[in-house]
Amino acid sequence: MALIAILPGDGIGPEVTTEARRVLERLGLDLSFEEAPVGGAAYHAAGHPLPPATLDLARRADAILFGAVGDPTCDSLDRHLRPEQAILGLRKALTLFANLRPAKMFAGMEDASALRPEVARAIDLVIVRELNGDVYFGEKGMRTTADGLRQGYDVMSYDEAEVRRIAVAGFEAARRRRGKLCSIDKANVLETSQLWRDVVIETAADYADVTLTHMYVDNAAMQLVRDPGQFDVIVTGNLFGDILSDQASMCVGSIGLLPSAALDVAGKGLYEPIHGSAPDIAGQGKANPCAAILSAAMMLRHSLGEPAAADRIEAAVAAALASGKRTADLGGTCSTREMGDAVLAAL
Ligand SMILES: NC(=O)c1ccc[n+]([C@@H]2O[C@H](COP(=O)([O-])OP(=O)(O)OC[C@H]3O[C@@H](n4cnc5c(N)ncnc54)[C@H](O)[C@@H]3O)[C@@H](O)[C@H]2O)c1
Ligand SMILES: CC(C)[C@H](C(=O)O)[C@@H](O)C(=O)O
Ligand SMILES: [Mg+2]
Repeated sequence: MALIAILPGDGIGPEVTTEARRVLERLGLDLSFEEAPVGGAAYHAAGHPLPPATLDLARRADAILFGAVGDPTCDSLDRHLRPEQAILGLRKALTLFANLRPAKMFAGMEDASALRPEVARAIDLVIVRELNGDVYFGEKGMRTTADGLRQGYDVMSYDEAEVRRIAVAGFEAARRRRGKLCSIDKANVLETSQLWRDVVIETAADYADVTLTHMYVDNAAMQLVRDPGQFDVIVTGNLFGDILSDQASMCVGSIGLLPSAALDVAGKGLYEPIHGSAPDIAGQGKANPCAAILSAAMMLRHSLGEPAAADRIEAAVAAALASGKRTADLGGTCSTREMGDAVLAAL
């Protein structure tokens, strides 16, 4: 029996993971679930956003279903106690370096996109975001300059091994899809990005069947809106991938639609919607649970060896949306529970 760690977290995290769990339970697979607090919820309960018992559960589990962390009441805590440190800590502690963030247009949803329907219709891409390095994990702090000014700093760096393993993840993903990989960097300005580009080009020698291109991140932000259909697989660093994936979500209609997988070399994974705890709508039953439900599907595919069950969930989400069921972010009137019910009904 596979053990699934459920880490609901804060804000809408518990609301959307509840729906994802209901879908998983309905499949009749041999799964067991164990839940633990994380983020602000864990800070308030246990004094730390990632308590040892939660980390231990994450290590023991075969896969992790994560909601979201973030709590405005914690924003002035020391950084190491803030809710966001829980997700960063899990990614680092479990070496979940490869973050797959697929964005695909669901049939009939073009009207929800921020783009023109004929532009939006072509979107079928996956962002492979590096998750263990970059400016996120470099030396950081506050200091005072010689002139007495307060100065904040965060060091950006990648070593070649870190770039190579995410490049491999990108090439492998492209090989399984349409064979196109676009590496996104800022090599015209950043040394970190120059190394990134050099190592991606070196790695390409093992992937003659994949067409590799490079793009600067500012152009990529523009191209993602101008002609997103040009992208198959994007591979990029931690910060650029964070930003571009939120942007890609609105191209397909809502941030409430984008799931993700964070994987280690062995395929162990943490699965979560790309969105956050959405304090502005938390507790109102308004959140779109589709991203969390689709994250559960990714979990079945990537960590649990159940691709048919994953297909079934994805088809059910597509069918529920096609039938007109939509939460408020997509212009509809469904509650989180009603959207979950619609997916269950379509399974
Ligand atoms: N992986 C994570 O846990 C994660 C990811 C992103 C942000 N955060 C945290 O979440 C908190 C809020 O951050 P934010 O407001 O910048 O980003 P957010 O993603 O929480 O919300 C951005 C906007 O999108 C809306 N939204 C998000 N998810 C939605 C859903 N499922 N259905 C409908 N609408 C949805 C929100 O209502 C909000 O208007 C912060 O503390 C941030 O650090 C956590
Ligand atoms: C909450 C935050 C640390 C996180 C990130 O920046 O990676 C979030 O934005 C995400 O996209 O998962
Ligand atoms: Mg983000």
